[in-house]
Amino acid sequence: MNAIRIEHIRKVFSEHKVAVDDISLQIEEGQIFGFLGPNGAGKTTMVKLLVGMLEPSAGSSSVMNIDSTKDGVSIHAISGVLTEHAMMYDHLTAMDNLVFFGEVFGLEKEESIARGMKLLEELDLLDAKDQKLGTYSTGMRQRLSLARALIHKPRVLFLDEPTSGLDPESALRVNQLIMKLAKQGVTIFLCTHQLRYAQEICTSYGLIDHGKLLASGTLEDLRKQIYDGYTVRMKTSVMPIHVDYVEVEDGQIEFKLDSEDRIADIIRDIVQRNGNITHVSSRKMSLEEIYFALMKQGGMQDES
Ligand SMILES: Nc1ncnc2c1ncn2[C@@H]1O[C@H](COP(=O)(O)OP(=O)(O)OP(=O)(O)O)[C@@H](O)[C@H]1O
Repeated sequence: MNAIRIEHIRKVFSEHKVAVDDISLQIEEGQIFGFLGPNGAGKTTMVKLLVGMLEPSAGSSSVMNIDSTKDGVSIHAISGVLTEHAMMYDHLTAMDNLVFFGEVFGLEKEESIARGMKLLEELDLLDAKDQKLGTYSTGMRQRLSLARALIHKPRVLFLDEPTSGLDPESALRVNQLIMKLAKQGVTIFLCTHQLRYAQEICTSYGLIDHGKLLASGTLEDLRKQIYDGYTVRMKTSVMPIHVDYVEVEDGQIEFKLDSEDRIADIIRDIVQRNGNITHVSSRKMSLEEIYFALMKQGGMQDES
Protein backbone atom coordinates (compact mmCIF):
# COMPACT_ATOMS: atom_id res chain seq x y z
CA MET A 1 0.00 0.00 0.00
CA ASN A 2 1.14 3.56 -0.67
CA ALA A 3 1.63 5.46 2.59
CA ILE A 4 2.11 8.78 0.81
CA ARG A 5 0.55 9.91 -2.44
CA ILE A 6 1.33 13.23 -4.05
CA GLU A 7 -0.54 14.28 -7.19
CA HIS A 8 0.67 17.25 -9.23
CA ILE A 9 1.17 19.34 -6.13
CA ARG A 10 2.22 22.96 -6.44
CA LYS A 11 2.88 25.66 -3.88
CA VAL A 12 3.29 29.24 -5.02
CA PHE A 13 4.16 31.76 -2.31
CA SER A 14 4.30 34.76 -4.64
CA GLU A 15 4.53 35.49 -8.35
CA HIS A 16 8.26 34.75 -8.37
CA LYS A 17 8.37 32.11 -5.68
CA VAL A 18 7.23 28.66 -6.76
CA ALA A 19 8.43 26.53 -3.83
CA VAL A 20 6.96 23.23 -5.08
CA ASP A 21 6.35 22.84 -8.78
CA ASP A 22 4.01 20.08 -10.00
CA ILE A 23 5.37 17.15 -8.03
CA SER A 24 3.82 13.68 -8.17
CA LEU A 25 5.13 10.80 -6.04
CA GLN A 26 4.04 7.59 -4.36
CA ILE A 27 5.86 6.17 -1.37
CA GLU A 28 5.12 2.65 -0.21
CA GLU A 29 4.57 1.74 3.41
CA GLY A 30 7.75 0.84 5.34
CA GLN A 31 10.08 2.73 2.99
CA ILE A 32 12.80 5.05 4.25
CA PHE A 33 12.36 7.69 1.59
CA GLY A 34 15.22 10.18 1.27
CA PHE A 35 14.01 13.56 0.03
CA LEU A 36 17.19 15.19 -1.18
CA GLY A 37 17.89 18.67 -2.41
CA PRO A 38 19.91 21.81 -1.75
CA ASN A 39 18.87 24.65 0.59
CA GLY A 40 15.64 26.25 -0.55
CA ALA A 41 14.78 23.34 -2.90
CA GLY A 42 11.29 22.93 -1.41
CA LYS A 43 11.72 19.99 1.01
CA THR A 44 10.23 21.62 4.11
CA THR A 45 7.40 23.10 2.07
CA MET A 46 6.56 19.61 0.83
CA VAL A 47 6.48 18.23 4.38
CA LYS A 48 4.21 21.11 5.45
CA LEU A 49 1.89 20.37 2.51
CA LEU A 50 1.78 16.67 3.42
CA VAL A 51 0.91 17.22 7.07
CA GLY A 52 -1.69 19.85 6.22
CA MET A 53 0.20 22.85 7.64
CA LEU A 54 0.09 24.54 4.22
CA GLU A 55 -2.64 24.61 1.57
CA PRO A 56 -1.43 23.64 -1.91
CA SER A 57 -1.92 26.14 -4.76
CA ALA A 58 -2.82 23.16 -6.96
CA GLY A 59 -2.85 19.37 -6.78
CA SER A 60 -3.37 17.16 -3.78
CA SER A 61 -1.68 14.78 -1.36
CA SER A 62 -2.59 12.13 1.16
CA VAL A 63 -0.92 10.35 4.05
CA MET A 64 -2.21 6.81 4.77
CA ASN A 65 -5.16 7.64 2.51
CA ILE A 66 -6.07 10.74 4.53
CA ASP A 67 -6.33 13.89 2.43
CA SER A 68 -3.72 16.37 3.68
CA THR A 69 -5.95 19.39 3.24
CA LYS A 70 -9.22 18.01 4.51
CA ASP A 71 -8.34 16.22 7.74
CA GLY A 72 -5.34 17.80 9.44
CA VAL A 73 -6.33 16.39 12.84
CA SER A 74 -6.31 12.77 11.60
CA ILE A 75 -3.01 13.32 9.76
CA HIS A 76 -1.52 14.74 12.95
CA ALA A 77 -2.69 11.69 14.92
CA ILE A 78 -0.85 9.21 12.68
CA SER A 79 2.24 11.31 11.89
CA GLY A 80 5.37 12.18 13.82
CA VAL A 81 7.24 15.28 12.74
CA LEU A 82 10.81 16.02 13.75
CA THR A 83 12.09 19.41 12.69
CA GLU A 84 15.11 21.37 13.86
CA HIS A 85 12.99 23.51 16.17
CA ALA A 86 10.79 20.93 17.90
CA MET A 87 8.68 22.61 20.56
CA MET A 88 9.37 21.28 24.08
CA TYR A 89 9.52 22.73 27.59
CA ASP A 90 12.89 23.57 29.18
CA HIS A 91 11.51 23.72 32.75
CA LEU A 92 10.07 20.17 32.53
CA THR A 93 12.08 16.95 32.81
CA ALA A 94 12.57 14.80 29.72
CA MET A 95 9.96 12.31 30.92
CA ASP A 96 7.46 15.05 31.83
CA ASN A 97 7.87 16.47 28.33
CA LEU A 98 7.10 13.07 26.84
CA VAL A 99 4.10 12.56 29.14
CA PHE A 100 2.81 16.03 28.24
CA PHE A 101 3.01 15.35 24.51
CA GLY A 102 1.63 11.86 24.99
CA GLU A 103 -1.43 13.42 26.62
CA VAL A 104 -1.74 15.89 23.73
CA PHE A 105 -2.12 12.81 21.51
CA GLY A 106 -4.72 11.31 23.84
CA LEU A 107 -2.48 8.74 25.57
CA GLU A 108 -3.08 7.76 29.20
CA LYS A 109 -0.32 8.90 31.57
CA GLU A 110 0.81 5.31 32.33
CA GLU A 111 0.95 4.50 28.63
CA SER A 112 3.04 7.62 27.95
CA ILE A 113 5.45 6.71 30.77
CA ALA A 114 5.84 3.11 29.54
CA ARG A 115 6.34 4.21 25.97
CA GLY A 116 8.61 7.09 27.07
CA MET A 117 10.84 4.70 29.07
CA LYS A 118 11.26 2.45 26.05
CA LEU A 119 12.11 5.32 23.70
CA LEU A 120 14.50 6.93 26.20
CA GLU A 121 16.28 3.60 26.57
CA GLU A 122 16.57 3.15 22.80
CA LEU A 123 17.95 6.65 22.44
CA ASP A 124 20.34 6.27 25.40
CA LEU A 125 18.63 8.94 27.49
CA LEU A 126 17.28 6.79 30.32
CA ASP A 127 19.84 8.07 32.85
CA ALA A 128 18.78 11.64 32.08
CA LYS A 129 15.01 11.05 32.17
CA ASP A 130 14.51 13.14 35.33
CA GLN A 131 16.81 15.90 34.22
CA LYS A 132 15.20 19.19 33.17
CA LEU A 133 15.33 19.72 29.41
CA GLY A 134 17.05 23.09 30.02
CA THR A 135 20.17 21.17 31.15
CA TYR A 136 20.26 18.95 28.05
CA SER A 137 23.05 19.25 25.45
CA THR A 138 22.08 19.92 21.82
CA GLY A 139 22.54 16.26 20.90
CA MET A 140 20.45 15.05 23.87
CA ARG A 141 17.73 17.55 23.00
CA GLN A 142 17.68 16.34 19.42
CA ARG A 143 17.30 12.71 20.51
CA LEU A 144 14.52 13.70 22.88
CA SER A 145 12.77 15.50 20.00
CA LEU A 146 12.76 12.19 18.15
CA ALA A 147 11.29 10.42 21.20
CA ARG A 148 8.65 13.16 21.32
CA ALA A 149 7.80 12.63 17.65
CA LEU A 150 7.41 8.89 18.32
CA ILE A 151 5.47 8.95 21.58
CA HIS A 152 2.10 8.23 19.93
CA LYS A 153 3.40 5.42 17.67
CA PRO A 154 2.99 7.30 14.39
CA ARG A 155 2.62 5.31 11.18
CA VAL A 156 4.48 7.92 9.17
CA LEU A 157 7.51 9.82 10.42
CA PHE A 158 8.73 13.06 8.86
CA LEU A 159 12.35 13.77 9.73
CA ASP A 160 14.47 16.80 8.91
CA GLU A 161 18.22 16.06 9.21
CA PRO A 162 17.74 13.67 12.16
CA THR A 163 21.44 13.07 12.81
CA SER A 164 23.00 16.48 12.09
CA GLY A 165 24.83 17.66 15.22
CA LEU A 166 24.89 14.20 16.80
CA ASP A 167 28.11 12.42 17.78
CA PRO A 168 28.75 9.16 15.85
CA GLU A 169 27.45 6.94 18.66
CA SER A 170 24.19 8.88 19.04
CA ALA A 171 23.77 9.04 15.26
CA LEU A 172 24.13 5.26 15.12
CA ARG A 173 21.43 4.81 17.76
CA VAL A 174 19.08 7.14 15.89
CA ASN A 175 19.73 5.28 12.63
CA GLN A 176 19.16 1.91 14.26
CA LEU A 177 15.85 3.17 15.62
CA ILE A 178 14.81 4.53 12.20
CA MET A 179 15.62 1.20 10.53
CA LYS A 180 13.79 -0.76 13.22
CA LEU A 181 10.70 1.42 12.78
CA ALA A 182 10.76 0.92 9.01
CA LYS A 183 10.95 -2.87 9.52
CA GLN A 184 7.84 -2.56 11.69
CA GLY A 185 6.07 -0.88 8.76
CA VAL A 186 6.50 2.79 9.73
CA THR A 187 7.09 4.95 6.65
CA ILE A 188 9.93 7.43 7.02
CA PHE A 189 10.06 10.64 4.96
CA LEU A 190 13.59 11.88 5.55
CA CYS A 191 14.79 15.28 4.34
CA THR A 192 18.56 15.59 4.17
CA HIS A 193 21.51 17.16 2.37
CA GLN A 194 23.86 14.43 3.58
CA LEU A 195 24.07 12.14 0.57
CA ARG A 196 26.40 9.50 2.00
CA TYR A 197 24.17 9.25 5.04
CA ALA A 198 21.09 8.95 2.83
CA GLN A 199 22.69 6.15 0.82
CA GLU A 200 23.40 4.23 4.05
CA ILE A 201 19.90 4.38 5.42
CA CYS A 202 17.30 5.09 2.70
CA THR A 203 15.50 2.51 0.57
CA SER A 204 14.17 4.97 -2.03
CA TYR A 205 14.81 8.55 -3.00
CA GLY A 206 13.37 11.71 -4.48
CA LEU A 207 15.70 14.44 -5.74
CA ILE A 208 14.31 17.95 -5.75
CA ASP A 209 15.73 21.26 -6.97
CA HIS A 210 14.01 24.62 -7.42
CA GLY A 211 10.72 22.95 -6.46
CA LYS A 212 10.94 20.36 -9.26
CA LEU A 213 11.32 16.62 -8.78
CA LEU A 214 14.36 15.66 -10.87
CA ALA A 215 14.12 11.90 -10.29
CA SER A 216 12.74 9.33 -7.89
CA GLY A 217 13.05 5.62 -7.17
CA THR A 218 15.56 3.17 -5.73
CA LEU A 219 19.29 3.67 -6.16
CA GLU A 220 19.18 1.21 -9.07
CA ASP A 221 16.34 3.19 -10.72
CA LEU A 222 18.34 6.41 -10.35
CA ARG A 223 21.52 4.81 -11.72
CA LYS A 224 19.60 3.74 -14.84
CA GLN A 225 18.81 7.41 -15.50
CA ILE A 226 22.47 8.44 -15.38
CA TYR A 227 24.89 5.54 -15.79
CA ASP A 228 24.34 1.94 -14.76
CA GLY A 229 27.86 0.65 -15.44
CA TYR A 230 31.06 0.46 -13.41
CA THR A 231 33.85 2.89 -12.65
CA VAL A 232 37.15 1.04 -12.52
CA ARG A 233 40.18 2.43 -10.69
CA MET A 234 43.60 1.07 -11.46
CA LYS A 235 47.26 1.71 -10.62
CA THR A 236 49.38 0.34 -13.41
CA SER A 237 52.79 0.96 -14.97
CA VAL A 238 51.40 0.32 -18.49
CA MET A 239 48.21 2.04 -19.60
CA PRO A 240 45.27 -0.04 -20.89
CA ILE A 241 44.30 0.21 -24.53
CA HIS A 242 40.78 0.65 -25.98
CA VAL A 243 39.48 2.43 -22.85
CA ASP A 244 39.04 6.13 -22.20
CA TYR A 245 40.84 6.62 -18.93
CA VAL A 246 41.46 9.75 -16.90
CA GLU A 247 44.26 10.25 -14.42
CA VAL A 248 43.12 10.69 -10.82
CA GLU A 249 45.03 11.09 -7.55
CA ASP A 250 47.98 8.96 -6.37
CA GLY A 251 49.06 8.01 -9.91
CA GLN A 252 45.85 6.05 -10.45
CA ILE A 253 43.59 6.03 -13.50
CA GLU A 254 39.82 5.69 -13.77
CA PHE A 255 37.65 4.46 -16.63
CA LYS A 256 34.10 3.34 -17.19
CA LEU A 257 32.96 -0.13 -18.24
CA ASP A 258 29.45 -1.38 -18.94
CA SER A 259 30.30 -4.79 -17.52
CA GLU A 260 32.80 -5.97 -14.88
CA ASP A 261 33.58 -8.97 -17.12
CA ARG A 262 35.93 -6.86 -19.23
CA ILE A 263 38.27 -6.16 -16.29
CA ALA A 264 40.00 -9.55 -16.59
CA ASP A 265 40.74 -8.98 -20.33
CA ILE A 266 42.20 -5.55 -19.60
CA ILE A 267 44.44 -6.92 -16.83
CA ARG A 268 45.60 -9.81 -19.06
CA ASP A 269 46.51 -7.38 -21.81
CA ILE A 270 48.54 -5.15 -19.47
CA VAL A 271 50.40 -8.12 -17.97
CA GLN A 272 51.20 -9.46 -21.47
CA ARG A 273 52.76 -6.07 -22.20
CA ASN A 274 54.92 -6.47 -19.05
CA GLY A 275 52.84 -3.98 -17.06
CA ASN A 276 52.81 -4.04 -13.28
CA ILE A 277 49.35 -3.56 -11.66
CA THR A 278 49.31 -2.63 -7.96
CA HIS A 279 45.63 -1.73 -7.54
CA VAL A 280 42.29 -2.57 -9.19
CA SER A 281 38.82 -1.78 -7.83
CA SER A 282 35.41 -1.25 -9.38
CA ARG A 283 32.24 0.36 -8.12
CA LYS A 284 28.83 1.53 -9.28
CA MET A 285 27.80 5.19 -9.19
CA SER A 286 27.19 6.50 -5.69
CA LEU A 287 24.10 8.47 -4.71
CA GLU A 288 26.33 11.53 -4.41
CA GLU A 289 27.55 11.20 -8.01
CA ILE A 290 24.01 10.61 -9.28
CA TYR A 291 22.76 13.62 -7.33
CA PHE A 292 25.35 15.98 -8.82
CA ALA A 293 24.78 14.60 -12.33
CA LEU A 294 21.02 15.13 -11.99
CA MET A 295 21.48 18.62 -10.53
CA LYS A 296 23.73 19.49 -13.49
CA GLN A 297 21.17 18.14 -15.98
CA GLY A 298 18.40 20.09 -14.23
CA GLY A 299 20.52 23.27 -14.30
CA MET A 300 21.23 22.85 -18.03
CA GLN A 301 17.52 22.41 -18.76
CA ASP A 302 16.79 25.63 -16.83
CA GLU A 303 19.33 27.53 -18.95
CA SER A 304 18.00 26.30 -22.32
N1 LIG B 1 6.17 31.17 3.95
C1 LIG B 1 6.92 31.41 2.90
N2 LIG B 1 6.77 32.53 2.18
C2 LIG B 1 7.53 32.80 1.09
N3 LIG B 1 8.50 31.96 0.63
C3 LIG B 1 8.69 30.83 1.31
C4 LIG B 1 7.93 30.50 2.48
N4 LIG B 1 8.38 29.28 2.93
C5 LIG B 1 9.36 28.89 2.10
N5 LIG B 1 9.55 29.82 1.14
C6 LIG B 1 10.52 29.75 0.04
O1 LIG B 1 10.27 28.55 -0.69
C7 LIG B 1 11.50 27.93 -1.12
C8 LIG B 1 11.57 26.53 -0.58
O2 LIG B 1 11.78 26.58 0.83
P1 LIG B 1 11.90 25.29 1.75
O3 LIG B 1 12.01 25.76 3.15
O4 LIG B 1 10.78 24.38 1.41
O5 LIG B 1 13.28 24.67 1.25
P2 LIG B 1 14.14 23.46 1.85
O6 LIG B 1 14.43 22.55 0.71
O7 LIG B 1 13.45 22.87 3.02
O8 LIG B 1 15.47 24.19 2.31
P3 LIG B 1 16.48 23.85 3.54
O9 LIG B 1 17.26 22.66 3.10
O10 LIG B 1 17.32 25.09 3.58
O11 LIG B 1 15.68 23.62 4.78
C9 LIG B 1 12.61 28.84 -0.60
O12 LIG B 1 13.01 29.70 -1.65
C10 LIG B 1 11.96 29.63 0.52
O13 LIG B 1 12.56 30.88 0.66
